[in-house]
Amino acid sequence: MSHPGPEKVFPVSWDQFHRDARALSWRLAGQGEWKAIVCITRGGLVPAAILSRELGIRVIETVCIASYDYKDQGDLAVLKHVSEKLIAETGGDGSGILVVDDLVDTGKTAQEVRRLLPKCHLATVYAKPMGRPLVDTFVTEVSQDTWIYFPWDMGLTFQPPIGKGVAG
Ligand SMILES: O=P(O)(O)OC[C@H]1O[C@H](OP(=O)(O)OP(=O)(O)O)[C@H](O)[C@@H]1O
Ligand SMILES: Nc1nc2[nH]cnc2c(=O)[nH]1
Ligand SMILES: [Mg+2]
Repeated sequence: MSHPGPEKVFPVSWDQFHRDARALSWRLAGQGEWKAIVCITRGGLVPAAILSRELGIRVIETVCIASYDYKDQGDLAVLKHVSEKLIAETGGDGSGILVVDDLVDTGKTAQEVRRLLPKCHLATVYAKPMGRPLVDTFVTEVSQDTWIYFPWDMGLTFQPPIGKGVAG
């Protein structure tokens, strides 16, 4: 499904992402004792690295889920599950597991994770209103018609001088 326009954009720099992921760590610190982080690839990989460092959690697992091709949402595919060993070691229902993603949008990915790990703690850096109720902890809410550009999806490009674009 293409996101309907007019669309706002929210570009995030590496600095800002690092600050926001640290802010997420502050919110999570003291909320629980997690035995492992499960990151939802690929977007959850970078925040998981930052949370791992800040919270001292050294066991990192992945659940590999894909649903978007650039901005088009397709069928959700679980490409790799969380290891059965980790699930068994943490009570079988996800309790004791901190699941991390970069953002929640429609909530479809989060719903699938809740189905797999019903009692996990789900944390994202950014949240849009549709997915927000499915997340336990997040940092910044953006409107549903905003597209977030992450630093790993962007590069430095030349900007024409502002005056050149003004009529005259
Ligand atoms: O709430 P939803 O509507 O499900 O959207 C959120 C998901 O979409 C993006 O992943 P994507 O499927 O693009 O894969 P990627 O992480 O590999 O880029 C993002 O990283 C979240 O995991
Ligand atoms: N980069 C990016 N991926 C997404 N997947 C679902 N919503 C978004 C978004 O706003 N930005
Ligand atoms: Mg993702």
